[in-house]
Amino acid sequence: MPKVAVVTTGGTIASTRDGQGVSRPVVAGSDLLGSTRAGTEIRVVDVMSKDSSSMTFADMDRVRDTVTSELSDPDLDAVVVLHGTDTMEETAFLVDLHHADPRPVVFTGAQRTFDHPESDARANLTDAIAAGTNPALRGAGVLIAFGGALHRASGTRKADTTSLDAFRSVHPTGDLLPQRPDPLSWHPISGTRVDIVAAYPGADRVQIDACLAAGARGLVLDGLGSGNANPAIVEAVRDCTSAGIPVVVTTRVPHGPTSATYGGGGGGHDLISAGALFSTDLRAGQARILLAALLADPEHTDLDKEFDRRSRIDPAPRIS
Ligand SMILES: NC(=O)C[C@H](N)C(=O)O
Repeated sequence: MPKVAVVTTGGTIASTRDGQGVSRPVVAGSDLLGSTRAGTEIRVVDVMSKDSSSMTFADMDRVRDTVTSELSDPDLDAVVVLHGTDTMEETAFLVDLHHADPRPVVFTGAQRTFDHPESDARANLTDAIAAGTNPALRGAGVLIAFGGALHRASGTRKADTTSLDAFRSVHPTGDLLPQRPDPLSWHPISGTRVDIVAAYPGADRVQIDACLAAGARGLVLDGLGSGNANPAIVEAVRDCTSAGIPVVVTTRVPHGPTSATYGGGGGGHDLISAGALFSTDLRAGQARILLAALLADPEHTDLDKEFDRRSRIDPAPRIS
């Protein structure tokens, strides 16, 4: 019989609503599992009970540590992580960056609370366990099973606040078994401050300066269009990079890669000239996780090259 560890962290999948319709994560892992146990040996590991919007880097480190410790059981076939959807893409990507085991780790959650009469909780959980125990998915890394779809963690993000099919991958038709980059060596990211600042019409450098004053070790600039800002932001970015604080440029646009093609003082080309890096495919949430993971390694050499390589999501065909 396949054996799966189900790690619970909270989220809507573990929530019920009170009389006012307010959702809170209060359902224990064993209650969540219910009859899903049929045909699979399940070990429930309750780690925390949080709405994922309140998760910190320390919480994400803890989830990663739990997954790794569960995988030390050689009889285990997979780990399923139940997680809120708001920041699932961050935690799943953190685990994926460091995942050095052929056994799949599958994240899932729900859009409707566990006590909702038409909750998606059970179906998503069943799909996640099925994906984890599917031998064809060995080597696929960390996956997100949600709303009947299966996504690679890298390059996937929540794209709909309410739809049951909430997640979208950067390469929707990409294969689940691409050439995965080699795993990073593990260094907890808690304590490595990386902030996200937004570019918008008329934005000045106030946010960037505040982040630096707060001790940011790196910044993610959520740019406009293909990765553009304005001259005031470019000047602030130059000050950051001159001070050894890397700045990664991504975009608020949902689809398409970034490109540093615009000049004019505030464009992507100017940001590159000011020392910024470009996040090709990763949007702000996952770009922040990657930057924090690289900075957390005290020996991080070649950060620019590593960031560039790992922010490109490989749509390559199946390799096995
Ligand atoms: N659907 C959800 O899980 C949303 C919830 N706020 C969470 O991320 O924990």
